[in-house]
Amino acid sequence: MAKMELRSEGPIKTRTENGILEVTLDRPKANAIDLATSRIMGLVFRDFRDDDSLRVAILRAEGEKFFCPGWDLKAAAGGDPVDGDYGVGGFGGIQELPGLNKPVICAVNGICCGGGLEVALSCDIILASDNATFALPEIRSGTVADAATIKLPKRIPYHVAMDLLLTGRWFDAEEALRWGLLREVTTPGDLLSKTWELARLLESGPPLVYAAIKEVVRAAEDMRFQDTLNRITKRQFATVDRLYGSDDLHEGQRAFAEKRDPVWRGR
Ligand SMILES: CC(C)(COP(=O)([O-])OP(=O)(O)OC[C@H]1O[C@@H](n2cnc3c(N)ncnc32)[C@H](O)[C@@H]1OP(=O)(O)O)[C@@H](O)C(=O)NCCC(=O)NCCSC(=O)/C=C/C[N+](C)(C)C
Repeated sequence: MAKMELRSEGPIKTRTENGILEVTLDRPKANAIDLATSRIMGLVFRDFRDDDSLRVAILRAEGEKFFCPGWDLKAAAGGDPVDGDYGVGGFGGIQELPGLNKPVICAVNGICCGGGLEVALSCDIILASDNATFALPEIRSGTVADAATIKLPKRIPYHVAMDLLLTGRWFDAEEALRWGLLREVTTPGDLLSKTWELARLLESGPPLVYAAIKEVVRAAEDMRFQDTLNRITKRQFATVDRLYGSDDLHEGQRAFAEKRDPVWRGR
């Protein structure tokens, strides 16, 4: 799809620089996500997915104290049902968005808990400032940290994941880094510049290869190794087929032979 008008709506602000989209969650007091916010986030990430001019997204939040404490418990207490309509991307607009084959970076400042941590875990790379704190306190609000319950035991040691899920205890950025959840811990002042630095690096990378990586990684979660490999070599993933039939494939090889940097066109 060609370049489209990006929405900045209600608590969701967006800005772009070249192929990078920055999405800011700005919903005082704590950036909690209610159904309406989740639906807007879904439309923003859907537009990002479908806009050929955009290659990388950043998800961040406004304010020093909270990245996001997850589900808006006041809205829930007021009647938002737990199984309500979270929109096209599921909770936070990104957790279940189909076909999101572009890199998304999350920049976490302050408190990141419950569904807020689940949204961060839906991104591909996470940076956090040294004032970030994390928890899955859903046990106290009588809900299941649904996506984290599926993802965490696959990403960090089982016994650590179970400790976090069953106790809801808080952990800091250094511990999150130790478990491999974070790429980097920065000062609060450096978080955004470091995140943009990474986004610019990814923006200069090969978008068709990134798309293939993301589709294959997602599919491989439910597939056997040999079946996944066969599907890659037989070009049975749409993204791999597109990559192998693209000029970018030859551009990478030409650039190597000519001792220059490749110029990726995404076609
Ligand atoms: C310990 C927390 C995180 C921080 O405590 P504090 O004392 O430093 O700050 P305070 O509680 O005064 O918070 C400032 C204001 O922000 C409001 N707030 C905080 N969290 C939420 C929230 N989740 N929803 C709505 N509003 C929130 C808080 O009420 C204060 O406003 P007022 O000044 O009172 O007007 C502490 O805030 C805390 O424990 N928060 C709840 C964290 C939590 O339990 N998160 C998990 C929610 S369940 C979830 O995310 C499930 C997701 C799955 N699914 C999508 C399927 C439902």
